[in-house]
Amino acid sequence: MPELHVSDLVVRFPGLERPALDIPTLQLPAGAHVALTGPSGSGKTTLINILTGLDRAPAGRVIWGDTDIGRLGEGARDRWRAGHVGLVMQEFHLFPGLSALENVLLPQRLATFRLAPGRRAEADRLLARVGIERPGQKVETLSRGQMQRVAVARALVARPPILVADEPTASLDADAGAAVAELLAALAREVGATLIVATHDARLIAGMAQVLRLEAGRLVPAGANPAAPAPTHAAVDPAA
Ligand SMILES: Nc1ncnc2c1ncn2[C@@H]1O[C@H](COP(=O)(O)OP(=O)(O)OP(=O)(O)O)[C@@H](O)[C@H]1O
Repeated sequence: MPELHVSDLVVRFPGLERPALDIPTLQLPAGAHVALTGPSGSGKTTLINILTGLDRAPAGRVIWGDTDIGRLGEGARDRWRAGHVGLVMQEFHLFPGLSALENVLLPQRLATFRLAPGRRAEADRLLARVGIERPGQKVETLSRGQMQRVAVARALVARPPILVADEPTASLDADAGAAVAELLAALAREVGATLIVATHDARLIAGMAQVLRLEAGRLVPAGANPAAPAPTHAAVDPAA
């Protein structure tokens, strides 16, 4: 399981006077459970995109384990992400016309053209674990809460060491959101994955051992989360 070391990360966008992100240092141990919070426009999605290698850091270093993902070319970064990161986004990005099971397996099929041994059984197991009782059901007929639970199963089927979610409960009602929040934390714990969740959802924040708060692109101390159910070994050094 990789730990994260970020240093001297600065991201600027044209037309913005101040950097969208300015993070001198950030370290997370492997297996940390972290909520990333902050007002709208504070840089949460920008940071998520860089930590997952969806975007390249223009300045500074982002090192997961032994891999400095900023040094990888786009293709290598895509391959690193496919092997290391499970992503859950606000919109579920499921393919209509395909079943829940087919959706969970689709990224694997697209990446490798055939399924690794055991993937199908793992997909079945995960769908049962997230409470999808009919894996053959077409996704467009599922409730929104069920759709997001399928997306959680899809993010985990390759057993990634890093699980990242961007506002995963924002388009769900309170009960469905609570179910998804609980599943993310429980499943990340079960596989020992590092979990980073960008969210405004107080219930989701309460389930995380650590809270990182961004304000205008800078990390401000938020520290350990007294509302978290079980402490983990997460440690955060925003050095703000
Ligand atoms: N591609 C871009 N070009 C120009 N400015 C951008 C770009 N992407 C983000 N920004 C700006 O960078 C800042 C941070 O945006 P970001 O989306 O990371 O915030 P956020 O904290 O995720 O917000 P929200 O909670 O509303 O989703 C904002 O001022 C945004 O307008």
